[in-house]
Formats: sequence, structure tokens, C-alpha cells
Amino acid sequence: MNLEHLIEEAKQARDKAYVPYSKFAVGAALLTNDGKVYQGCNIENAAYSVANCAERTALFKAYSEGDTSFAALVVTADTNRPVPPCGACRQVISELCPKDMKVILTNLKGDRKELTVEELLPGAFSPEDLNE
Ligand SMILES: O=c1ccn([C@H]2C[C@H](O)[C@@H](CO)O2)c(=O)[nH]1
Repeated sequence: MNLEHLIEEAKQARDKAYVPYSKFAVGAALLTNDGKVYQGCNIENAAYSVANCAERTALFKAYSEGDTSFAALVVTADTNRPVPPCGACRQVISELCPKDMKVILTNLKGDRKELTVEELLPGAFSPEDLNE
């Protein structure tokens, strides 16, 4: 699975976004270590606060299917800079993905920013903190 293909999957996911309120469509593509790809889009709701971001949609789809071993995540939107994930998504990514996993942020112009999960949310609150 090359990166160009994973970016294409994220764009395809974005086309499925349900965004009647913000009109801001986001797509994500999550690659598992088995080579499977889970697409995710953002899904909004008339009760605005229950919207689900594209990144979490992809992660929750994979996890709920028993796929829990991840190799890379691409996120894309029609933004001026590579789209930055929100704080809630950073927290979820940080817990469910390896710290050294690559997260590739992109936009429709083709700009890219690649960083690790640790770089996305340095010093994240983690399950270990609950046991201290
Ligand atoms: O990284 C991001 C940032 C925002 N959104 C969604 C949430 C909401 O539906 C819309 C506007 O914030 O974009 C995502 O899906 N991912």
C-alpha cells in the first residue's frame, strides 16, 4: 500500500461526509498492519455536539471490527494548510495507535505534513495515568 493510494482512499472517504451544518467535509484513511484500509468521514447531526470527525469514524470502524493494529493514517480536507486534527481526535489517535505511527495530514491542493502520533499530541493523557 503506497501513500498515494492511501491519500486517494481518504479523498474517496471525504466524498461521503455528511456535513449539512458546517459544509466542511473531511476524509480519513486508516491502514492496518494486515494491509486493510478503513475509510472514515465526518458525520454531523442537528444536535451539533454529537458530530463525529473523520479520523474517529475510521478508527472506531476498524476497532469495532476487531482490527486494532494500525500502520498509518491519512486525513484530508479542502483547507489552506494540511488539515489539523481536533483535540478530541488527537486524544483518541494517541490511545489507539502506536506512538511512532505516521499520521499524514493533507489538503486537496496536495500539501502534506507528516508527523508521528507522539508529535501530534506530545505527553498525552494515557491509560497509564489512571493507574498511578
Ligand atoms: O480534523 C478534523 C477537523 C474537523 N472535522 C469535522 C468536524 C465537523 O464535522 C467539521 C467542522 O469542524 O469538520 C473532522 O472531521 N476532522
